[in-house]
Amino acid sequence: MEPHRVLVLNSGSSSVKYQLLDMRDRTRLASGLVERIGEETSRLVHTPLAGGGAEPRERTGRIADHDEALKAAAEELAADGLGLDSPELAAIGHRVVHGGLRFSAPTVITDEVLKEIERLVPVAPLHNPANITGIRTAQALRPDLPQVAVFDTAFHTTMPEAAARYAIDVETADAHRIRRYGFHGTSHAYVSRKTAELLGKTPEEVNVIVLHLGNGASASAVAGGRCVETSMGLTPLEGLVMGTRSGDIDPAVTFHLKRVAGMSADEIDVLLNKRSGLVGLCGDNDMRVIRRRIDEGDERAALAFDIYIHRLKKYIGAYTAVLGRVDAVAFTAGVGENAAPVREAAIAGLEELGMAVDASLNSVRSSQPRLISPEYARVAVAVVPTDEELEIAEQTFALVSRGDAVSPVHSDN
Ligand SMILES: Nc1ncnc2c1ncn2[C@@H]1O[C@H](COP(=O)(O)OP(=O)(O)O)[C@@H](O)[C@H]1O
Ligand SMILES: CC(=O)OP(=O)(O)O
Ligand SMILES: [Mg+2]
Repeated sequence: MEPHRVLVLNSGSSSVKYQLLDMRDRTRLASGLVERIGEETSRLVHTPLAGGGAEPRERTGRIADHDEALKAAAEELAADGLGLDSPELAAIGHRVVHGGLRFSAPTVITDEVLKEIERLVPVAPLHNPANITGIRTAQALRPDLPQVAVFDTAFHTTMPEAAARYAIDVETADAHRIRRYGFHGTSHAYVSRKTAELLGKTPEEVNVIVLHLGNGASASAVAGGRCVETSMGLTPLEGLVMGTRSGDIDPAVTFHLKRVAGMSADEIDVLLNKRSGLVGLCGDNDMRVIRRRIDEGDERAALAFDIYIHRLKKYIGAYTAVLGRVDAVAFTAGVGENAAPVREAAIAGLEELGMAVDASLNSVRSSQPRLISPEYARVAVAVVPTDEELEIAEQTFALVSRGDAVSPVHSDN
């Protein structure tokens, strides 16, 4: 039998999500999450999905790093008879956050590809190092298997120069490859396609604004299936207010902090990436906790929420102008899929743009793509759950199934 399973690894700064899929019918055989890596309170939750009915298993206690996390995940899979040594495994697909200018498609990982991912660490310091550890550990566990990188930046490589360039000195920008790359591309691609499907159209027929609101958050404008604008830039710091990141800020704030507050570049980096956004504004980055605090009358939480919504609304307006005609606005990721008050507040007052939310449709909880706009609204507003893991598995399997693309792990492609 041809190998037909794909293991997907989505390594974040302090977590690893993994999924094993059978690509013959896209069933999930198992999935898991390791969180708080490096802390005393690390937790692994493994969910066996094949056969149905099995309860999730949990391990707690310190998991020192991503290497240990992945080995623990491999043990859990082995305990279900789904070990990485299986001949049914066709490939391992890795989410890689920054692919720079070079990678606009899924790529079989060679030593040379890995070096390029390493070179990009300074522009994705929270993400690329974790992705690299995931790749190395997976290579050590299965040196004979193709390992495939699926890049967050790939979908955005179609952005026109007018959107991708910063208005700074061209020679300096080019010498240091400073431009807007955009991230969460796998999610924006998947969700924009699914949104077209929900409208009964092809991706080519529709213009969609996708709002990926997770811990990291970004917006994109997708015209006829191609990304024409997105809110993240050189790094995943630009754009929307996020869980711990500031999003847009006057760049002069950074010189000011250096000159007046005596902060170093590294300290400012930590401030803007880890101590800003919702956590910086009110001490919490989890939207569930923030909503609870607002219900209890907490003013700081209410202001943090208003700042988050204000920024989101500005981007919806801006991307409406960029697209000219908008067919749909799609909310996705942890906040977008679950936080009805965020959707309601972000669309409130946008009737002139043809956008509205129906309160009862908005309160429905479901894992299915669904419309939340009233029938009369010109623009469809939708909740479209993302599935980065499925998309990575599809792209990985498509690449390794094309015979020409499969190269052994340690040669140049
Ligand atoms: N039921 C919920 N209600 C509101 N917000 C939620 C809910 N579930 C998750 N979230 C939000 O989603 C965030 C995580 O989103 P997710 O897309 O999983 O992020 P990431 O992939 O960046 O880790 C949480 O920090 C929380 O703010
Ligand atoms: C690129 C990025 O911000 O990713 P995440 O949301 O997983 O942190
Ligand atoms: Mg995410």
